[in-house]
Amino acid sequence: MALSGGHKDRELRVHESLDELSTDLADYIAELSEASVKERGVFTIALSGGSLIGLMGKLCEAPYNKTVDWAKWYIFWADERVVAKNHADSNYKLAKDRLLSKVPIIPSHVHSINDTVSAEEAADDYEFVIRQLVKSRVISVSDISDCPKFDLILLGMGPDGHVASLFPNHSALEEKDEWVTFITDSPKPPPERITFTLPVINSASNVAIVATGDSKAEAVHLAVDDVGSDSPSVPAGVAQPLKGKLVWFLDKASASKLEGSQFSA
Ligand SMILES: O=C(O)[C@H](O)[C@@H](O)[C@H](O)[C@H](O)COP(=O)(O)O
Repeated sequence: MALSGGHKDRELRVHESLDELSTDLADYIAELSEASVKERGVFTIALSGGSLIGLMGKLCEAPYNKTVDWAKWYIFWADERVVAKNHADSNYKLAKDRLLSKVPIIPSHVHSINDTVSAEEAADDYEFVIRQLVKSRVISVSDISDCPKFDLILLGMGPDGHVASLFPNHSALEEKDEWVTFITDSPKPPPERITFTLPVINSASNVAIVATGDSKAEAVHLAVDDVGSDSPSVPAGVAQPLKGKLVWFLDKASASKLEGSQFSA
């Protein structure tokens, strides 16, 4: 790792290469899984789409494929496109093809969205599923809100600074009551999506944001550096668990505009 820094509950991990980043990401996820299984007997993890899934690929290889307690994993999506599960745009399909089909996860622990209904109904259905699992204590409850407390929420970040399907200046960012909301006007296609809301993201025990490449450098800077405004200007900047820990996984390119970074252009 080229650089690792941060304060109490936020850590920046800047990597020399994508290979190094993916090894560190696999180590990080495996360690959190082990700790959660030890403490609670399960590991609840929410995925997103994009390059994140490919960067998790080392989990399918030795030693992780044998050492991780896959039967204890419960899988969710922090956001999903409202398309059929076999559609090329489906985040579920991406994760299934690249990750979930390669490790012994229990199929009934994989909680994908209902893709046969409208975005609004899919969001409601997904929140209902999560509520049932909170009731049965598979998912913990936050002690500072009534929100679910996922063991880990993994997020990618777009060049515009969006995380999950929370896009800049979109009203979904303001949603405070629902756990899962929907949008029908995503600026990035496809337009219809469901997404965890900020209160849910910020109630997690751990949140990781994985952002690589030059195109993310400006948004990383706006989200991470104190840019002199009271409110962060990109959604990624407000993803900060209140009692949990945030880790940024970056490469040299995405970290290049960070203030004080040795990688600054
Ligand atoms: O639903 C989506 O459109 C994607 O899941 C999206 O939110 C993705 O996570 C980011 O855009 C980062 O994607 P990359 O890592 O591929 O750039």
